[in-house]
Amino acid sequence: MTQTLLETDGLTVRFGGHVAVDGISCSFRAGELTAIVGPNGAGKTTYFNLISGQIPASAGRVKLLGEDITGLGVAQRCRRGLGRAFQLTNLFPNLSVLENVRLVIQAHRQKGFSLFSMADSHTEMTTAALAVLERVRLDTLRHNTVAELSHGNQRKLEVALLIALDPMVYMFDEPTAGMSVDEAPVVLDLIAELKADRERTILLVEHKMDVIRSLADRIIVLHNGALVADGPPAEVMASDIVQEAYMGRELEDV
Ligand SMILES: Nc1ncnc2c1ncn2[C@@H]1O[C@H](COP(=O)(O)OP(=O)(O)OP(=O)(O)O)[C@@H](O)[C@H]1O
Repeated sequence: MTQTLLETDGLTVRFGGHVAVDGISCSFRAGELTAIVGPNGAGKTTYFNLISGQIPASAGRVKLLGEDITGLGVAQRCRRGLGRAFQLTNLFPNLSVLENVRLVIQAHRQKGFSLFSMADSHTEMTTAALAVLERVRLDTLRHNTVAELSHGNQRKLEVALLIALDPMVYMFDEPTAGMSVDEAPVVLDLIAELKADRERTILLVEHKMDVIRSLADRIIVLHNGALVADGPPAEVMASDIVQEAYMGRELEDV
C-alpha cells in the first residue's frame, strides 16, 4: 500500500468569529499530486499556512510520516521534510542566485563545521547548487543577484530552492503565476519530474484548469473552509458540488 506522508486531522483555524479552515481531515500519499481548488476565499492558502506552520491551528492536528507536528514551527517542519516554496523576500536579494541556492543546501545539510572538510564541502555544495539551477534553467543567470531577476525567473528560483531542500512533501502555491507562456512549461515539467519520483507527495494550490488537468492525480475542493469533494480529477470536476462552487451558488443544501 502506498505510504501516507502527510495527514491533517480536523484541522481548523478561526479568525475572530470566522472559521477560515473548518475541520479538514485529509491524507496525502507518496507518488501523488493533489490539486487543491476552490473559489476565492475558500481557505486554500490558509490550509497551506496551517500545514507549513505559518499560522497556528485553533484545533486539529498535522502529522508528517505519522508524527504529530502540530506544535512545531516553520523551520522545524521544514527540517522534517515539509517543503513549501520560499518567499523570496526571506532570501538575500543582493547575493547571487548561486549563493542563495548554496546557502539553502548548506543550511539543510547542517554539517558540522570543520576546517578540513570546509573546502571540499564548499565545492561539492556549489556543484549541487549548479545542478539544481540547471534543472530550472537558471544556470546561465547564476551570477546575477536575485534582485536582478525577472518575476518569472524569481518564481523559478523559488522552485529551485525547494528542490535544494529535497523535501518529502512539496507544497506549491500557484507556481506559474505571473510567468510568461515561455517560462511556465519549465516549471510545470519540473513538477511532473518530481511527481515521477514515487516517494514524494505534492500539494498544489492552483486556479488554472489546464495545469490541474495535466498534473493532478487527485483534486480536493474547499468551500467556505470545508473539504467538500475529494477524488480523481475527471470525477471531481464533473461533480455537481464543483460545478456549483465555481458557479458561486450556495452549497448549504449539499
Ligand atoms: N489572517 C487572517 N485574518 C482574518 N481573516 C483571514 C486571515 N487569513 C485569511 N482570512 C480569511 O479566511 C478566508 C480564507 O482565505 P484564503 O486566503 O485562505 O482563501 P483562498 O482560498 O486561498 O483564496 P484565494 O483563491 O483568493 O487566494 C477568507 O475569508 C479570508 O478573508
